[in-house]
Amino acid sequence: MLQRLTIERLGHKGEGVARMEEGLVFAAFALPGETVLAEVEGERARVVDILEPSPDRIEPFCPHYGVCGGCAVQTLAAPAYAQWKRGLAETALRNAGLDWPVEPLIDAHGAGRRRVTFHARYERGVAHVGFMRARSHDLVEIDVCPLLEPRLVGAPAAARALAQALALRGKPLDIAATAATGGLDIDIRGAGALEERETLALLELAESLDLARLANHGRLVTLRLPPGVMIGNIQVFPPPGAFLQATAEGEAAIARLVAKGVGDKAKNVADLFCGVGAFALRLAAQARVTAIDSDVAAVEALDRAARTARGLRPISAQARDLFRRPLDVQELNAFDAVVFDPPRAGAMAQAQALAASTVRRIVAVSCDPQSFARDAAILSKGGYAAKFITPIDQFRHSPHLELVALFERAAEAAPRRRLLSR
Ligand SMILES: C[S@@+](CC[C@H](N)C(=O)[O-])C[C@H]1O[C@@H](n2cnc3c(N)ncnc32)[C@H](O)[C@@H]1O
Repeated sequence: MLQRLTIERLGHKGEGVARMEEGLVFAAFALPGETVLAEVEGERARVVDILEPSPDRIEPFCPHYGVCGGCAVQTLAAPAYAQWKRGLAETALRNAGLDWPVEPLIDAHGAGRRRVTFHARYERGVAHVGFMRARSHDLVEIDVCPLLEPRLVGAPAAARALAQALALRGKPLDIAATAATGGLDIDIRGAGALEERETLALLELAESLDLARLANHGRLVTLRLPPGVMIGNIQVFPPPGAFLQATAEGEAAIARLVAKGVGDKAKNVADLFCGVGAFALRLAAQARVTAIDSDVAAVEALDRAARTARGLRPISAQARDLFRRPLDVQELNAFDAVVFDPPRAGAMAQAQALAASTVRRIVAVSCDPQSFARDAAILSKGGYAAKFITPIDQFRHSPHLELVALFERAAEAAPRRRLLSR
């Protein structure tokens, strides 16, 4: 059904939201203030024509924009875009009953994304590699993605060649590529156990593509050059597929805010959900750090880096499942400051223990405003208040947003919390 829609705002997935008698409809790639002609089906609207464009509309820079599901918002001018992204955090907090102010957005795109996951699908034995279309299982074939940092320019072609080598299986694959100091570091997911001839084909390709490392679901296929990643001035060698912040600039910006939150007086700090040590290795310049993550190989990589780096205070790197076994209040109270950076789901059990603790400074890092707001509400109920909440944009043009926040017990915090009713 063709409808004329007036777009009221951008939703939390970056789609234009319009109101019809039947309820809200979501129009991908439409901007606030625009009048569009759209084909409406249920709550989805496909824009057919833009009748009145927004004054904030700009030209997209990517040939795949509008088809590829990777970028939801590429045609909105920078100030309005920054306002929308910051608003994602404000809305999530408000929905959780918290009216805390949110700092201006920090742009941390830097040189671009340093890791990317391609999807591979097969059609009559030919591998197609790219990203998924928005809200669809269809693949959009990709040769270039302008959001990737220059070291990943060869990654789509490399992923395609590797997928083609596994074409006989015809199974959909995910191919994760990271820009490492030794070259491309690639982990193939979804292939299952490899046959000998497939391993041989992959080994040949690793040579011809000059890969640093190739792994199959975390298992080494070949290591040609050490795939290092710099954390500050310390080189770490993460295991295949380990978590890394999306951009080097994003990691540095988050780490700067973490250091600000921890403060320069803390001498004993916990870094929970530490990964390979993006914060622990920096914080250890001033404090003893207990770093915990459930990824055993990541913890081992952090431990190795900590042992070889010079001038650091001791880092105790420990493997522990913090969902099943969060640090209890007694364990938490041993620290001057606690940093926690959970996966998207948040860290409800750990936040509950923190809320009951006497830790002076709690620094929350999050990649999901909703779970952040839920964990923040738990801390708030325990008597903590936010001293700052800063949004960081390392997934430019997508609805993904990072947040760093400092919490202190309300009596110690600056009186910045306003009541919703005011
Ligand atoms: C968002 S990443 C943060 C990593 C690190 N702070 C960084 O900035 O690179 C979340 C981390 O949580 C870890 N993780 C996931 N589930 C976990 C669990 N149940 N217990 C402990 N760590 C977990 C992952 O291995 C990952 O390293």
